[in-house]
Amino acid sequence: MKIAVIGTGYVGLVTGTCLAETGNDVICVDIDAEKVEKMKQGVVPIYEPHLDVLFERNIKAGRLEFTTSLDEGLAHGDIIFLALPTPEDEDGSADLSYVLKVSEDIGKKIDNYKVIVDKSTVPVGTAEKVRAVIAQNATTDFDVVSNPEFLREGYAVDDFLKPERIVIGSSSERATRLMQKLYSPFVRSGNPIITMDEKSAELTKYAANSFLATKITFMNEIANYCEKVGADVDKVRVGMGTDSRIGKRFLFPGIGYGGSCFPKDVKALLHAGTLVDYDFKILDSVVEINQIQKQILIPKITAHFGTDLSGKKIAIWGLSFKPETDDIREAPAIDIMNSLLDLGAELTVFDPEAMPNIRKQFGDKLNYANGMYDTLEGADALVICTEWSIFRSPSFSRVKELMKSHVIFDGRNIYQVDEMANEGFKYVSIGRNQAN
Ligand SMILES: NC(=O)c1ccc[n+]([C@@H]2O[C@H](COP(=O)([O-])OP(=O)(O)OC[C@H]3O[C@@H](n4cnc5c(N)ncnc54)[C@H](O)[C@@H]3O)[C@@H](O)[C@H]2O)c1
Ligand SMILES: O=c1ccn([C@@H]2O[C@H](COP(=O)(O)OP(=O)(O)O[C@H]3O[C@H](CO)[C@@H](O)[C@H](O)[C@H]3O)[C@@H](O)[C@H]2O)c(=O)[nH]1
Repeated sequence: MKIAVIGTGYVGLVTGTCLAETGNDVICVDIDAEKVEKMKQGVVPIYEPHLDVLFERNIKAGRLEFTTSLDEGLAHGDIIFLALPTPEDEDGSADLSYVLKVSEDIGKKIDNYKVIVDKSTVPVGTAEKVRAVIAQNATTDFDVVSNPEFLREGYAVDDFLKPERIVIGSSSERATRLMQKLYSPFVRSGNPIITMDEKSAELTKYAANSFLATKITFMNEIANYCEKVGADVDKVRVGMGTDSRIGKRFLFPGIGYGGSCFPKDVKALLHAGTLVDYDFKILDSVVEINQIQKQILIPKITAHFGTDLSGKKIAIWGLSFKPETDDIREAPAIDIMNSLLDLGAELTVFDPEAMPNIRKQFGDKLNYANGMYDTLEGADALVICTEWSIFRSPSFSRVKELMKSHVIFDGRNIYQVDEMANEGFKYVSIGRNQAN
């Protein structure tokens, strides 16, 4: 099939590349000319495991092309995917201006039947708005489909190629059939394509993200309570998670959820509730608790060093909002580093992929190390913000040799408490230390 993907962020890039991988002819449109130029030369603009191989293969095969011209995209595609940003607006709502502006342009330009597929995360009622905006100018038939994307950064290619489910929201049988055909290669394992109306599809996305954010937040509260009473959250987590009604995943406590989705999507649903006089009390608490959780290591650090950290050298391992991505949007490391800098600490940081993005934001406020051990020279403490695999089994003798004092604050619980005691570290983690 002939596909156009408008917007080449995470979602657009992965959608375009994976649809090309199953034999479709794909053209990706982005207004960022520099990015488009790079992509034309075969450079993947983000770090995402396995994407580079598929990207190169499909460009070489002539199935994946890039342009800055919306006209070119619309002339090519029978199915037009919108993978545009829906960032958080000042009041917490989802900013729909990108989606609606492009929809308006689409209405002015299309001259034969097109299916417009919304892959961006958008509030209930957006498909209706998109349809109305296109219809203002369109001289031809078209359909609008809501097709929310559930991929996780770091696993995006696998999530797209082997999705647990695909949700298609549409009131048009013609468009639904076309979408089922397009996605049929991805569900050969038997995972379902779930069809529904547009509004339910739009809400499914917010409900899924808000539920997962709530699950993590609940566990963070249990972890904080564990510390008060001397219980071990790792044991509680396993004890709970083996109940199949609860499930083992997304029960890992830490320094709060971050990323480009959970924070903004929870707030957008909360805001959408207010528009229909519904108060999502649970989501209000989730937002508040997560903000506190992002700073949860700071009182632990000041309890050890005092509130004046001037002259203290602190090493930071992990800057991205989670492993296997260079994305630093809403990363807890940012909140932690800002607080430590405010308290006067000198920070030396390392992340396997996110250093360039952090450097753009922090400039010369930080020291940038070449490797994880380089952060530790003369350090008074190590703070772990992201659980990259390379941090999981370091040479502790080397760590001790380099550090001035042997103190680790672990925001992701990547080491065992008793092992760290045996290695001779003061080790502070989340929800696993004894009550005083
Ligand atoms: N990042 C994820 O993991 C993820 C997963 C599922 C859903 N989503 C949702 O998908 C949407 C896109 O997210 P993202 O992270 O891919 O976005 P992003 O912010 O990383 O990228 C958006 C891209 O759109 C381009 N763009 C902006 N205006 C444009 C225009 N008028 N024409 C063409 N291109 C334009 C930008 O230059 C940028 O390259 C959001 O609604 C997001 O909530 C994201
Ligand atoms: O047990 C857990 C699991 C995750 N997290 C944190 O939660 C955040 C989000 O993690 P994850 O969901 O793995 O990353 P995303 O790539 O943001 O993916 C989420 O957001 C996407 C965008 O909407 C959706 O498509 C995905 O289904 C949804 O998982 C990160 O900060 C993680 O550190 C925890 O603290 N504990």
